[in-house]
Amino acid sequence: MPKVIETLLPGCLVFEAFSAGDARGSFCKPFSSSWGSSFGSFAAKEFFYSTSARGVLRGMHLQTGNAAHAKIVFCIEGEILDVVLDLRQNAGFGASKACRLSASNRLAILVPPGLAHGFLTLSESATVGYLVTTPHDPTQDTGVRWNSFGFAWPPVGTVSSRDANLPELDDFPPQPETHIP
Ligand SMILES: Cc1cn([C@H]2C[C@H](O)[C@@H](COP(=O)(O)OP(=O)(O)O[C@H]3O[C@H](C)C(=O)[C@H](O)[C@H]3O)O2)c(=O)[nH]c1=O
Repeated sequence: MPKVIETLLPGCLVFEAFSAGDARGSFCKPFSSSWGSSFGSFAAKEFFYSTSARGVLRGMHLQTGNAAHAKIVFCIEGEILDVVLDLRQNAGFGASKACRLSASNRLAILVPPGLAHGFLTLSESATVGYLVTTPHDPTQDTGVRWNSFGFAWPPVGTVSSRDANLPELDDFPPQPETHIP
């Protein structure tokens, strides 16, 4: 069972991935279905990863409707400032929190449905891996513009045109609370 370091927002856990090292190098396991109750019924349906240069910001993204999913996010190489934004229809709507994920700290984050997720690349390059609990649905893949919810980002470099044109927080509909599919 991994050690939970911090709860950033309700249901959003930062935890230590299992890791081991020896003369050959290192080994890291950011998820196991044997971890059970702390992680609900996290049944990964897709794995993907991205590589970004320093200053690249990706996000804030989430899938909605019946494609809403939970994510486990971890940094395979480099370091990122990982940010979550609560879009659930509750008192926490609009709350955002951050944590540093890196290949060296081996922290991972469980992002429940209803939270938008994004990150800023802090190292020369960063490779970020994702496990998600529903397949990608481009018709339900949306998000909130990175500079519309009052988060104090460090200096930002490259943002995609899609991300630069995401809706502002004030224009985003609160999401129903759902369990991890
Ligand atoms: C996410 C995804 C994307 N794509 C396609 C769509 C585009 O043609 C291309 C790049 O997609 P996008 O620009 O959305 O990639 P990122 O900006 O890295 O998005 C991710 O980064 C943020 C921080 C997240 O939290 C999300 O999980 C995820 O949206 O891959 C797929 O084919 N399948 C997928 O699951």
